[in-house]
Amino acid sequence: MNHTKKCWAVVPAAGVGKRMQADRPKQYLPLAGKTVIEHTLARLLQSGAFQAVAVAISIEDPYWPELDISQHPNVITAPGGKERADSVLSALKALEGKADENDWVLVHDAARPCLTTEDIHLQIDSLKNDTVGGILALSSHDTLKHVDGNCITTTVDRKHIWRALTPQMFKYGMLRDALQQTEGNPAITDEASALELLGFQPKIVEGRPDNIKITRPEDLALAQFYMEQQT
Ligand SMILES: Nc1ccn([C@@H]2O[C@H](COP(=O)(O)OP(=O)(O)OP(=O)(O)O)[C@@H](O)[C@H]2O)c(=O)n1
Ligand SMILES: C[C@](O)(CO)[C@H](O)COP(=O)(O)O
Repeated sequence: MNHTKKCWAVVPAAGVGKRMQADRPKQYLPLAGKTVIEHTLARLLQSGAFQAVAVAISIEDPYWPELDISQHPNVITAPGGKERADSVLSALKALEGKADENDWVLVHDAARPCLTTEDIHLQIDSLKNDTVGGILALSSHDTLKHVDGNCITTTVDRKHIWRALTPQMFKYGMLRDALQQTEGNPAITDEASALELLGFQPKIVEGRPDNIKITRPEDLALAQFYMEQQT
């Protein structure tokens, strides 16, 4: 029996980036001399932490085959799905026969290009002996309000509210089964929510605040700034 758990990366990269209002999906926008996705994949591959990276790409994506990294020997391409969770499940299925049930999988958004090797190894070292796994997350430095419409209903205790980042690190078999059992549930916007729905309590590991998700137009300049600060 293989007692040494390996680590695999899964990158959902099949979104259209509606909120970015760009002429192409945001993972293909230019950033610091490369595309967003090339930065993200380079960060994962250069960390040395992963056996391979399975990337979910939309079947209608004309950009991916143009990138040299699409031919990288440690990059496996899988067809994207309707929702992010479907894309992640598709990429997990592409690792069938390669990943063992208890290997770790770190799921990381293509739209988060500022991830550091430091945070990858912090997460793996923090969770490698855990029974469930967990996510990188950020605490809030602001007062938090619960709002209904545009009215405040209450002030929320900020120590109980954290912002989920990626990577999200779970065991291959457990994550695959959780996503299969919750398939089609619109509440599943990250991997942890699928595990939570099945009664598990994923851990959090405080990550770096520069691990932003490029979501709206103004995020691209912020990502560029953070990348310049990281070099
Ligand atoms: N069906 C989908 C939807 C999203 N994603 C990926 O999931 C990550 C995080 O999702 P999000 O920021 O919501 O990306 P989009 O869905 O592209 O953005 P939008 O909601 O603005 O369209 C992105 O890397 C995106 O490419 C995916 O692989 N498959
Ligand atoms: C998974 C995620 O990055 C955690 O914050 C996020 O939920 C994905 O982006 P979306 O806007 O929710 O699709």
